[in-house]
Amino acid sequence: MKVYLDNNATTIVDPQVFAEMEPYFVQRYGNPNSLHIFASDTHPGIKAGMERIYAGINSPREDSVIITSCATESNNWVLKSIYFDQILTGKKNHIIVSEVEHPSVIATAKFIESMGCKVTYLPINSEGLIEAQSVEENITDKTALVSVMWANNETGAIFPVEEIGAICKKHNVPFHTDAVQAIGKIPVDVQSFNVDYLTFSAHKFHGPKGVGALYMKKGKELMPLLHGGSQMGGYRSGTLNVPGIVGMGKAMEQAIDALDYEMSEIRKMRDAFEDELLKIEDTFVVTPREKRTPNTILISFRGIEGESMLWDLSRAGIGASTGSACASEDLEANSVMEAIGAAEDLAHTAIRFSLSRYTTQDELDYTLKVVNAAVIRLRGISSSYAYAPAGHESGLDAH
Ligand SMILES: Cc1ncc(COP(=O)(O)O)c(CN[C@@H](CS)C(=O)O)c1O
Repeated sequence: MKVYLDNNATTIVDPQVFAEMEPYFVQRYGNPNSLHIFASDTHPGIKAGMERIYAGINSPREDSVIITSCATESNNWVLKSIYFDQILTGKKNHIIVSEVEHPSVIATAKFIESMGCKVTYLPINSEGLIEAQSVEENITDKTALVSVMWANNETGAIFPVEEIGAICKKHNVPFHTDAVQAIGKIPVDVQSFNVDYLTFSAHKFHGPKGVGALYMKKGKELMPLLHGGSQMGGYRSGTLNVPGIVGMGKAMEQAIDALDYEMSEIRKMRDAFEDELLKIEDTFVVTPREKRTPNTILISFRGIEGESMLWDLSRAGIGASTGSACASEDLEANSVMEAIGAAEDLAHTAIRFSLSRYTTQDELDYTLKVVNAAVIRLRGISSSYAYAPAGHESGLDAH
């Protein structure tokens, strides 16, 4: 049996998405900017795709949705554009990000920090959450941007985007939110909260890899980073990824259609699976489930190195992760567990299970059996693990 439970890393392309994309590889393959029938054959697909993307985030047509290659590019673009336009010119000198943003935000913040920008890294609390008030406490009249993700990719923690958006509006500071882990999991509506920039990737909600987007509210600034043929209204040059736009549009439409299922049935399956996992001794989940996206569990198994657990799971045909895929290669502790101050022997033992609408109960039942066997085997050979006496201080409260 093969079980895929790493959907926060990437997802399977929905068959209907693939079917809609295929003609734009082999029949309607013209360059949309050419002046002939092969180009105009692509235009209806592009238009429909863009319409679906706008509708998926409830964006008014007067705002901009710019197609990029992925969320990493989109996140880099927002921060570097602010740097060029506001920091380099001396108008402002500071940005605010959370300390648990995706590396594409953190690394970019550190890059512009090395170029002279002041950066505040907002701490998370013991539940892995950002407190909106910490944003207001750090905003100054020189703050050029606040960038806080809608939902965290490792814990699933949902951050207070509405409150942060209101604080940014009050102080007239642009607000960017990385919505990669929110779209398709919880409602994302750019008109309900004060969001100026929003970024996402298609491959997180059953669309293709290699295509993402950057939403920008009308009246906001964005400095082009790619110059050339002036596609995307001059914001991002380069021949349009027609199959990608078509695929992301269809995936977005399906994600919205499946949102109720995700937020009810997937949540129920996740909660029941988590309840069973927490019956295993010395296990800990950081963020309370009502404050998380419905598909994610980050759970620590004291005494078991995360990579060892992954190995046992993978041998049984199960795909999970120790946190974000980007950080999976190293044996470092889970960054979010470290950020909440988890004890050392917990920070290295986190496993992330992330479900999707394709996950079945049989798959979770099978996974639970494999996890139980792995815990017994790995704790049995652990030189450091001894079943803790009752009341042992864990550094985390079992949820
Ligand atoms: C919140 C968030 N923001 C940006 C990205 C980057 O998406 P790309 O399409 O790969 O550029 C990701 C991708 N997180 C994967 C791979 S590191 C994970 O395993 O958690 C993300 O979760």
